[in-house]
Amino acid sequence: MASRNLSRFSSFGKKIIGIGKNYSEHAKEMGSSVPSEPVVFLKPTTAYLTEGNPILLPLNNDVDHEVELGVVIGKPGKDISESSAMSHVGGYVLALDMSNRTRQAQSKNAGLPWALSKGFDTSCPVSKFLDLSQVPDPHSVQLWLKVNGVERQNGNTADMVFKIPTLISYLSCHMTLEEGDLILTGTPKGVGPVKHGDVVECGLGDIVSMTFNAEDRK
Ligand SMILES: O=C(O)/C=C/C(=O)CC(=O)C(=O)O
Ligand SMILES: [Mg+2]
Repeated sequence: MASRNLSRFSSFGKKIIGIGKNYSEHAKEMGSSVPSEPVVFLKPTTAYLTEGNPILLPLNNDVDHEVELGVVIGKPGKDISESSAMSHVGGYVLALDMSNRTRQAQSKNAGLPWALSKGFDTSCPVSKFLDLSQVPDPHSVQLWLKVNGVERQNGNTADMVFKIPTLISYLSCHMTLEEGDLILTGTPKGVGPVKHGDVVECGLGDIVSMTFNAEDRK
């Protein structure tokens, strides 16, 4: 399973909490409005994938890339205030929120949860763990992504609708945040399809980059 590859990390690997529509230009390209409170979904730990392993595309083969800043919780908490929220951050990762669009559109139209479109195996490729000193200002880093060498996404975390303290405070009012939890903070505009044989390369400024091959699952 994908999650087995995480054994070399001790810093994260617990629940994955996704935030949707957190960049207004991305909400617009999806035909959605900008939410008035964070849109939240979950991915199982079997979604984690580390470099050297392929993204396995689900059978309907309609998967989009979404490059995102991942926030790793370092100190557990519940009902965390915005003013103390950043003290709960233990580090960061670069992450991909691979999304099965046909299934997601079906769920959206039917008012149903996004679990299957967001939570398939290998749907959360992650970089190595970045400690706090490597990302001194998480609200001012460039997120970029190329497919087969062609740029698809290039945005800045300054454009998040809900900033990290707001996300941590909001989430912790609904679910206890545990050490090792990962919050995917949303994607900038430019999402698009990934097909069998594609090479996906993405980065967080020049702090870290990662590359994954995509393959149809058997
Ligand atoms: O349909 C939409 O408006 C948004 C779809 C998403 O997949 C949301 C995200 O995961 C994101 O914005 O990062
Ligand atoms: Mg996303």
